[in-house]
Amino acid sequence: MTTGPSRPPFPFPDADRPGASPAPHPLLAPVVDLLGTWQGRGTGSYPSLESDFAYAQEVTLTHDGRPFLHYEARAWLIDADGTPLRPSARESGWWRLQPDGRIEALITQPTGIAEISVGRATADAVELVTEQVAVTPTAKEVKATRRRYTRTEAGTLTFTHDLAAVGHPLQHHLAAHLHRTA
Ligand code: HEM
Repeated sequence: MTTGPSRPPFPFPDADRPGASPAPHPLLAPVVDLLGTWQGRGTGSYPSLESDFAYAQEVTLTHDGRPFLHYEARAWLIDADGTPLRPSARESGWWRLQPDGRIEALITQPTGIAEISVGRATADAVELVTEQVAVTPTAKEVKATRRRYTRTEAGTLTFTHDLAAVGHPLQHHLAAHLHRTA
């Protein structure tokens, strides 16, 4: 393997907590308490699935000083003891904060699904509902999603995800309790 000239590191790293540098853009004020990495467990179901499932999840929200968040989430299925079984859903994207508190989100998944969602941040919750869903030619049919992130107490985040897919109307798919790890 040949080694090229050393390159400088990316000069504007993301901040993952309110007090870190760079300072959050003022438009991030409604979501600044969500900055960082959250981990926890949840359960999921859907009418098309034979059985419910248990999963673990990690959600990371960071910023680079501009009025948007970088969003990344990874999940893995677990057994009743919490032992990891296999990787499951992962997704990443951007939450664009608007001056009136609205959020525009772009979220994509390796299963061929791209969501454009809109919503709002209130004192203790963020809700995002799809405005458009685009899918690749071989992806499952997804018509809509609704995500809600609620801060229930300091350091705790409740996540719920509703799904309209494979012929079923919008309904519960996931619920999890997450705790701040960073
Ligand atoms: C924490 C995140 C998530 C977890 C742990 C999860 C887990 C699962 C599992 C275990 C299944 C059954 C199939 C399989 O074993 O892979 C499934 C099916 C499915 N999920 Fe999720 N999911 C997550 C997020 C999402 C999201 C964000 C979407 C859409 C935007 C989605 C859409 C679907 C669809 C369309 C199916 C197929 C249903 C069917 O064909 O019957 N899921 N999910």
